[in-house]
Amino acid sequence: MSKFQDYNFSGKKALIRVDFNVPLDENFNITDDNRMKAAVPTIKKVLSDGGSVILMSHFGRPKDGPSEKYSLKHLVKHLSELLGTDVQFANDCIGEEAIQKSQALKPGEVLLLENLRFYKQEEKGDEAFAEKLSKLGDVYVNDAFGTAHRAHASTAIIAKFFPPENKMFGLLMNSEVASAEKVLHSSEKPFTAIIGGAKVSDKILIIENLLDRATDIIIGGGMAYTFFKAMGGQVGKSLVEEDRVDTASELLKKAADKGVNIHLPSDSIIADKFAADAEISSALSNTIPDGWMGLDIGALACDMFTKVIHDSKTVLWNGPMGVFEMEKFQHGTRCVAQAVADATEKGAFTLVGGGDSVSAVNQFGFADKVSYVSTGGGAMLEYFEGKELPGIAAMK
Ligand SMILES: Nc1ncnc2c1ncn2[C@@H]1O[C@H](COP(=O)(O)OP(=O)(O)O)[C@@H](O)[C@H]1O
Ligand SMILES: O=C(OP(=O)(O)O)[C@H](O)COP(=O)(O)O
Repeated sequence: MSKFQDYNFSGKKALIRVDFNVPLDENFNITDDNRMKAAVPTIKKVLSDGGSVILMSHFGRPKDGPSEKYSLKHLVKHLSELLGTDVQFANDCIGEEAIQKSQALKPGEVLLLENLRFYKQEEKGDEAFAEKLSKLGDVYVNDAFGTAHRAHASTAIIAKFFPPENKMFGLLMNSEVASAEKVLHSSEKPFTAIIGGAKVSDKILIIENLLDRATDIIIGGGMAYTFFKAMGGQVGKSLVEEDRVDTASELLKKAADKGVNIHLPSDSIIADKFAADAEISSALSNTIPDGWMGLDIGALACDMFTKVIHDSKTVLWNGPMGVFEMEKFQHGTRCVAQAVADATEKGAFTLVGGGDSVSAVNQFGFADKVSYVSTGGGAMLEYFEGKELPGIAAMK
């Protein structure tokens, strides 16, 4: 495998796998372009070397072949603006048009191929499909960190059709992996992992893996109530995964055995229903009255979590502290975002990775106040679970 920074792309056609799976509104306007922006440095390096760029990506989860809704053509205009150059578009990712347009590309030109998932062969990891894609470029660059946990044709299979010197990771993939590695394997202590979100079942593996690395683990969000239940608390009608109560007990015991401090939210903002207009109050998280549910961490928890985060040298944050989509239950997630930003200012390395916590830091304006915001949701989660991602393994 070559090193992207050292490779001279002059006269080469770089086939770059990006993750342009960005959200669109009903008028096909992009509502969050972070993943597109994150791919720009890689594309620009190829162009400035005097190479040309062929971009391939999936977009959404189309079920039945081509459709307007899932067409990547909606991204062309914005991509041209981000790159400051025209972007050509091929209405297919393989076949005559894709071949002709990629062959006709001149140095400095960019071509975006249509959605890879219009072919079911993409998700099946079909070899013949991967081989057809590989013919479009001289060099394969994988910069799609957000899709690195998928063993698909364009992420994991295609690499075998390029010799080692003509395949490499792009700049985004490299910085995602470097940030995750820094947290997992060379974190300065104290290392605090903040884990939130809805379900314990989604986060068991990440907590298990972090028990060997973190000094402190903060558990917030809906998943906290399964832990309170495991400790004999009364949690009203808060979200509880009954079949994970024993797992939560085991995790608490393992943490104690390993000397990892687990911090649960001592108090909660409680609501009479799961709704933006719910009646709200506050309560200790282990004595929530019947008929009420915890939808955010409370003020005491916010203070306590802030102290732990302020004392940390490394922070990993995955998952919101409450139902931050509703204004009444945003405070806890904002509070943690502020504390992570403060820690960053004091010199800690802070990484926000995974789905909704990334949306939250973007929404609350903290994205440039933390050390690194990952473009990967599921991919980052699996990385922190300790799994080898197929898109990364395939290059080795
Ligand atoms: N106390 C809670 N009760 C119910 N749902 C919650 C609670 N706290 C957070 N959530 C929800 O968890 C969801 C995010 O969970 P999850 O998908 O596990 O996180 P992530 O995508 O960051 O990994 C959000 O939609 C949020 O509203
Ligand atoms: O948006 C993505 O995943 P994410 O929502 O877990 O970050 C990636 O583009 C992967 O998409 P997929 O989950 O449809 O394979």
